[in-house]
Amino acid sequence: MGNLIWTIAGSDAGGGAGIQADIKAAQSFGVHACSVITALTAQNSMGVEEINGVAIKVIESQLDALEQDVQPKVIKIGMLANEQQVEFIANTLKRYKTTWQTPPVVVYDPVAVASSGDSLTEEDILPAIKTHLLPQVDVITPNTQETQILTGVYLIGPSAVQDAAKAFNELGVPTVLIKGGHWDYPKGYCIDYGAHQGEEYWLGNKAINTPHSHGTGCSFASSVAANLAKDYPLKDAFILAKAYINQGLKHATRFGQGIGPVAHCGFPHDINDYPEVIEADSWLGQELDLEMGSEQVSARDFAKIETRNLGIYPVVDSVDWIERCLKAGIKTIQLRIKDSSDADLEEKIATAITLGKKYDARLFINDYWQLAIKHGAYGIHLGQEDISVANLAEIKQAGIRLGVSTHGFYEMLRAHNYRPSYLAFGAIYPTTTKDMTGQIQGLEKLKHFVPLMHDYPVVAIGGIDLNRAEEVAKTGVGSIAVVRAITEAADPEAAIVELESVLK
Ligand SMILES: Cc1ncc(COP(=O)(O)OP(=O)(O)O)c(N)n1
Ligand SMILES: Cc1nc(C(=O)O)sc1CCOP(=O)(O)O
Ligand SMILES: [Mg+2]
Repeated sequence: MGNLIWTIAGSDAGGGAGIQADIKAAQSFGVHACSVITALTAQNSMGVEEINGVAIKVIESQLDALEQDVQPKVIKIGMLANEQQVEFIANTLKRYKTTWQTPPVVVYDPVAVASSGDSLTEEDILPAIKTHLLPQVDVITPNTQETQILTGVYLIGPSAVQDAAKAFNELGVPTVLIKGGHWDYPKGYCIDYGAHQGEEYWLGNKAINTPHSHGTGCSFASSVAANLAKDYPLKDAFILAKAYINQGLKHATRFGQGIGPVAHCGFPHDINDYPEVIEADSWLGQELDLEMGSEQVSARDFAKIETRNLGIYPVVDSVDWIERCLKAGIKTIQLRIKDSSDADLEEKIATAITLGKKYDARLFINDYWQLAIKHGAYGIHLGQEDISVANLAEIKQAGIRLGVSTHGFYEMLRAHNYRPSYLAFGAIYPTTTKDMTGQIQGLEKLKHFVPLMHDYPVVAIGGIDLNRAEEVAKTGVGSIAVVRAITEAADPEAAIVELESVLK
């Protein structure tokens, strides 16, 4: 079931953490949270005064009531008060995973210590967590202290963080998001680390200086859970959770005499709240000693395009189509030849570039950046994999514009590192032109993307036709790239006129 999670966690009387934070964070991302309460904590902004663990049969009745009605895609686990609860929840999760038609994804925030420093468990439950619970967990979101307690790995540097993630894998957790809020490495920065399906993600930003951080752990994990429930990929859920916490810390205020709660301010719309995706060639990447791809020659700040509105942007595979579209008045166009064995490839690229100049149009060459430079193209379009291997410095030096494909928030921030000339975002809808399985963004993401990336010309691509062009244009995007809407139209010239009229 989409847009719904369960949170199994403790109640915080102070309203800043636990169930209360979970519900607010999920709500901020438009996700409904059902709550199963494991403990009633008597706490306020100064500390935890009492923990009252809920009886197993009471937890069970809450779970039963929910199970009969709504089975979520994602279950977030927070505070568990005692060993009995850990074992019961672990067994229950095991049953869900083996009997539900769609096994739930379990996100676990190993709450052991409140931000006040007080313990949140009635006894030592670590052995039970390791033996019973972790093998049922899909995503764990520990802070540095929790990481050290659970794995025994002391986080003295980036490679120790990677070792700790591997230790979690060995304990049965496939995906690990380690929050570096208390790490202070490099000094004054907050670095988070993610390991998921063989990929690694390092996110970083300057530490936000506020004492009011109560509930950040719960809110982070619930943000991850909520965005996973929306079918966002893990790396995008990670980005959004981090941006959400940064936004919340910037707006956090005191509500008592001690540590105030992180604020809950809805979807993070300010790009300044987003972390940097740390790449090996950046300052933070070097501080963390990240390994650089051997072929990558990096550069940033590519030649600007004179307008943010590139208009209807046909992506076509032949010189004939280039000429036909240019004759019909198209001003931005791409040659995308996917047959690399094409004997006439260079000639086609050269002819397309000449045509672009003749019609005073912005002609981009897809993939073949060396040939594009050689023949003086207006621009080059590269995918995320290409920017890891292309010689970006050469493209920049040639003064050629660079467009970059992005599919989601992580790739958006990765492309943003290079300050390209435009950003493409897709696939907005399913398409038959290219296999985009698992990469369909939908309109909601585009609506967030356009204002976040307002400094760039933004191009929407994927499955867009005349019927859908209007709702796409309403997001404020300045350009719509299409293949079939033109190449498979009964009357391509008429299709161009109609599509152009939607964007105007
Ligand atoms: C405008 C625009 N956006 C995205 C793409 C896709 O580029 P890429 O990721 O390099 O994939 P291929 O097109 O090479 O399959 C594009 N071509 N144009
Ligand atoms: C080539 C391409 N790139 C995409 C991306 O999202 O990166 S979607 C896509 C195919 C666009 O074709 P159509 O307009 O026929 O759906
Ligand atoms: Mg490409």
